[in-house]
Amino acid sequence: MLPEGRLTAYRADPAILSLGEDMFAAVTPAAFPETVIRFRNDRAAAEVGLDHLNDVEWARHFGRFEALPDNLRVPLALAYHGHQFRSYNPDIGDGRGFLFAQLRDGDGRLMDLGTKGTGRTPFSRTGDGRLTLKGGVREILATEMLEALGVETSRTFSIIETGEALTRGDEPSPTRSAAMVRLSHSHIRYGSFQRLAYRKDAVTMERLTDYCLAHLAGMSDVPDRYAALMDYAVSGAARLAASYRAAGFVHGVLNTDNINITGESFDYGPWRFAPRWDDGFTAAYFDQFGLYSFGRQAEALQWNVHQLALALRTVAEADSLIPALKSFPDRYEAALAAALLTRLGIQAQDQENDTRLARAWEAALAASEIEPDRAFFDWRGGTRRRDHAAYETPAFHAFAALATDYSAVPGATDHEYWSNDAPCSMLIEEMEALWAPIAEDDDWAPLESKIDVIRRMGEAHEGLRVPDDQR
Ligand SMILES: Nc1ncnc2c1ncn2[C@@H]1O[C@H](COP(=O)(O)OP(=O)(O)OP(=O)(O)O)[C@@H](O)[C@H]1O
Repeated sequence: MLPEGRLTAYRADPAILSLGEDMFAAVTPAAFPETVIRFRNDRAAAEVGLDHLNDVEWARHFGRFEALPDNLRVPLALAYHGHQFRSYNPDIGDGRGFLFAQLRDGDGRLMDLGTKGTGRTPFSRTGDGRLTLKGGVREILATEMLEALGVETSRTFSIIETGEALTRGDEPSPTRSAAMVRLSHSHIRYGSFQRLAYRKDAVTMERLTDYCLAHLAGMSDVPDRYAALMDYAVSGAARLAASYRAAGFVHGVLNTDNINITGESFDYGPWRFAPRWDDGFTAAYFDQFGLYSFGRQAEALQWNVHQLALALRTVAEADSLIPALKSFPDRYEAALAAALLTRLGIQAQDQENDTRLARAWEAALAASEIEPDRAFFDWRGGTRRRDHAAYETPAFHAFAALATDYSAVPGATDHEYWSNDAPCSMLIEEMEALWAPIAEDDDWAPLESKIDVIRRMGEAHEGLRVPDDQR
């Protein structure tokens, strides 16, 4: 029998074409000197019926971009604008990537295969259209970790080394190049709507709204399409902010062009996992004011949904949009309590008590110097399972006292992972230690074994996703 969600054959569905040519530009992929497969995600490929491709076919499609059967005949660079660190930028769009193909997954969801590092496009400005190999490896590690921790994320589908020498300010240069393909539940960004508002294009805005409702939100015949879209976007954004926090993850660049209308996380540039539960912790060296710090990610997402609402005002009355906007804080709080309790393997009860317990947990973490993955690992099931001096604090005792009214999720610690000495984590030093053997000796074995460990952690956390009723 096939594993759940797996497809025997792939189902092409280039639905994007219904949006009309004003939303994208046809582009020619770069012709690379070489295409060496460094990572193929057969688990993700199985979900969309593409795991049968042999390596030659894989490189042809995901390194040379020969079209998949019945799919987009030419790659399309998507057009969008965005607020970057709160300044509006009308000069962006896919500058080093494109939409390569669209297809349905085993659950019938519309999925995109989009690229990064595949050549210049009309939106490249002064950029070279390329991605560094290290940037590609960082995308693998972020997506694998987040998937394992229950965050809805794009999947890194393929990394192919392309044999070019790149110059970058933030990496020792020359540095190696890669073409990445990611599998995601759409590439419709808040900035896609902002661009249409900027151009006062009500007709395409209406069409894009209907596309999102039909293909992404699974809604048809709604009484007020803009209210429905706003509600869908706000629930996704609140869930995203909550799941980042519960994972201890700092995305680093929560600009409106990096927020998917589905709330699925994507675009892993300067991300980091927080080494402490420290709200001031910042990932990007260029985020001098901490706009996207660990403690301000929910605020950033809320600011972004406001920008989406402002864009939708081109076609919608404010009254249609306000109720959803106002619901963000409550939805965030509920999603955060649910995500924290799930990661702790504690059975949720009612929202008021769950929120109190979640706050006690955060207060204990924040008052300590403990590494968050370690603390979640040790307190799985709600009771402390390992000795650690950091847990001898009033705040952890207060949490433990509240947790006695709760029970562990059945099977919370059954997986062999929970008997390990240490949790699987991905702090910056660990990421660098995985990159070093690749850079120095072209040794990919440590990365490959780490991916196995991360996937085993994912099995151990099965069921981590915030339930649908929190959406
Ligand atoms: N080397 C480059 N060449 C051309 N354009 C680039 C390059 N690097 C970034 N850009 C463009 O600058 C903008 C902001 O970049 P950002 O890093 O947020 O996106 P990205 O990582 O390239 O792509 P995505 O958001 O799809 O993950 C995008 O429009 C992107 O296409």
